[in-house]
Amino acid sequence: MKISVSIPEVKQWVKAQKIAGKTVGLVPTMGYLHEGHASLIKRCLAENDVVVVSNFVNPTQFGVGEDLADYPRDFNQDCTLCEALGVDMVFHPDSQEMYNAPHVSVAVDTLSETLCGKTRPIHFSGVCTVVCKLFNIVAPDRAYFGEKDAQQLAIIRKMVEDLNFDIEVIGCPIVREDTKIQPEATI
Ligand SMILES: Nc1ncnc2c1ncn2[C@@H]1O[C@H](COP(=O)(O)OP(=O)(O)OP(=O)(O)O)[C@@H](O)[C@H]1O
Ligand SMILES: CC(C)(CO)[C@@H](O)C(=O)[O-]
Ligand code: BAL
Repeated sequence: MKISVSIPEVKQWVKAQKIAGKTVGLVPTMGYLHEGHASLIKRCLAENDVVVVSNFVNPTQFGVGEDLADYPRDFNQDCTLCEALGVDMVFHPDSQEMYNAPHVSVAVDTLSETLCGKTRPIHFSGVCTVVCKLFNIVAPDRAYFGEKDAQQLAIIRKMVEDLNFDIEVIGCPIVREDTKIQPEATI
């Protein structure tokens, strides 16, 4: 499994895969991986020749007072899981690699003003900005997102349509723990 922190390196690696005729799947994550993420990765592995998992705690989707600094991280553990699943590349950029301040952002219209967007006014613009960048960096054939984050999934589908990305967005069902304790649902 390849691990890269570099945008040009990922672009070059993906280009080589495509020249070799391989399809590319992307699973965007913020790390600290669990069974829910594993289900997205397994589906991505089943439907694509090579799989990139991005692991980046994206600062632009956290508002003031939200838990950016405290967001849980365990990159070594995440890599162990990805390797065991058969992931081909983990993309793990730092903030400097992803953002130059000030930077251009993706603006989201009405879909972001309801539900979670009411209390998190910058959140979906930050999500779309980073997902847009990941789509341009990895240029996957398919990208996988959880239905758990239903509003996020709907907004990403709309972005793909409105900004004419040639990427298939796949929504994946929620994985719940055996304990019957339901993971927090975000709509
Ligand atoms: N239990 C789950 N079942 C299926 N997909 C999931 C589950 N949990 C997260 N995902 C999906 O995995 C992707 C990455 O999610 P993320 O890294 O934000 O993890 P998270 O557990 O949702 O974290 P947070 O607690 O910040 O919401 C998203 O597309 C999300 O919808
Ligand atoms: C899609 C995403 C990886 C963008 O940072 C994040 O919002 C998430 O994990 O759901
Ligand atoms: N999966 C949701 C990420 C967030 O709430 O920032």
